[in-house]
Amino acid sequence: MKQPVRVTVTGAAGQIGYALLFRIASGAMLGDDQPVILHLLDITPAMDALQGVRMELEDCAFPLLAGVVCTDDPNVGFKDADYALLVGARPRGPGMERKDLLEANAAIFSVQGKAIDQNASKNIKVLVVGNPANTNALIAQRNAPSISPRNFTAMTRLDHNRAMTQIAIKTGKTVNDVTNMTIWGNHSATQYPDLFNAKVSGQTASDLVDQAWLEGDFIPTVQQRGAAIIKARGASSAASAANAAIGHVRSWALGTEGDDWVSMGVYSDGSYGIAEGLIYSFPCRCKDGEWEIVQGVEVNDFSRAKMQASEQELAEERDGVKHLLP
Ligand SMILES: NC(=O)c1ccc[n+]([C@@H]2O[C@H](COP(=O)([O-])OP(=O)(O)OC[C@H]3O[C@@H](n4cnc5c(N)ncnc54)[C@H](O)[C@@H]3O)[C@@H](O)[C@H]2O)c1
Repeated sequence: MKQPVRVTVTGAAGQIGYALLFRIASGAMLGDDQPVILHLLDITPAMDALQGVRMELEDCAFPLLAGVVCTDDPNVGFKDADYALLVGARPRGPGMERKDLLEANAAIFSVQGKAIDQNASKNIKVLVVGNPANTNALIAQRNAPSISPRNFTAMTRLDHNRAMTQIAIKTGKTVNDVTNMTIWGNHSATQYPDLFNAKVSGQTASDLVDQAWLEGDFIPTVQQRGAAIIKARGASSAASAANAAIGHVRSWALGTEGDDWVSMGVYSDGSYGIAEGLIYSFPCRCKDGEWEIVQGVEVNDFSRAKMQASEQELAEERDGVKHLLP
């Protein structure tokens, strides 16, 4: 048996946390030979609820669960952490402007970035799920100067999975037939799901559908899926978000399949003309615990315009919290 690794989950008492922790403890994220010690971080008023989650984790008697730490102190939460899933975030309240939301979250993610910098393993792999995920990841990263910026990522895997299923349904296939899907940009309504490079049973997906469906149906459905779920369920997506977080970290830690790739919000190195330093979703392949941006993916004029619109939004988000960035 391997040595246990420490996995910090913030917002652990929330609804995504409840759908996530049991799967991490079962081995779904890091493999069925990797014991984990879970560090559950939430705010002080959530500590009672968190104890309930701990009791349920204990009651599962997971063979891979080597310990559970519950805390409201980020320094304890990130102590020696090898992985961190930053799920807890401030939701948009009534009358709250986008700018207020960005600032409220900037406060949370700068504290957590500093705590990661001071306490976590220098090789920690961080996934930000809490929204606005890309900019929250940027803030955490900038507050952790002793850790490589490559170790901070944001989640667009849920959008990626949504796009795979939509094209599979449209073409009468299953997700097993879909490869090379890419979500470009921000995890927001400006994200761009790319069918010009995606493949269905080896055929280019955009050749199998008409442009009207691609533009008028597919792209808005993927972009607006989160809102559609809130409307239908009266609560935001939780199980599918947790599933995507498991998939993101699993791909990163254990590798992507063959020639296929996944979508990850990662530190831009200027690939595809995207401003360096933004946390932008690109097609990524992973091997030996490292991701790389897939190069040479074809970008036509239609794609370019959509990729730039999302880049522009991310630059505006970054500029909106500039005064809080070190
Ligand atoms: N990237 C994506 O694809 C995606 C998908 C779905 C949801 N989300 C986002 O994930 C986040 C969590 O969603 P949820 O449904 O679990 O929300 P939730 O409200 O059920 O839970 C959030 C939890 O975070 C905690 N929290 C708040 N501030 C904290 C802090 N400073 N430190 C630690 N914990 C803190 C809260 O106490 C709560 O327990 C939201 O921001 C949501 O928008 C992202």
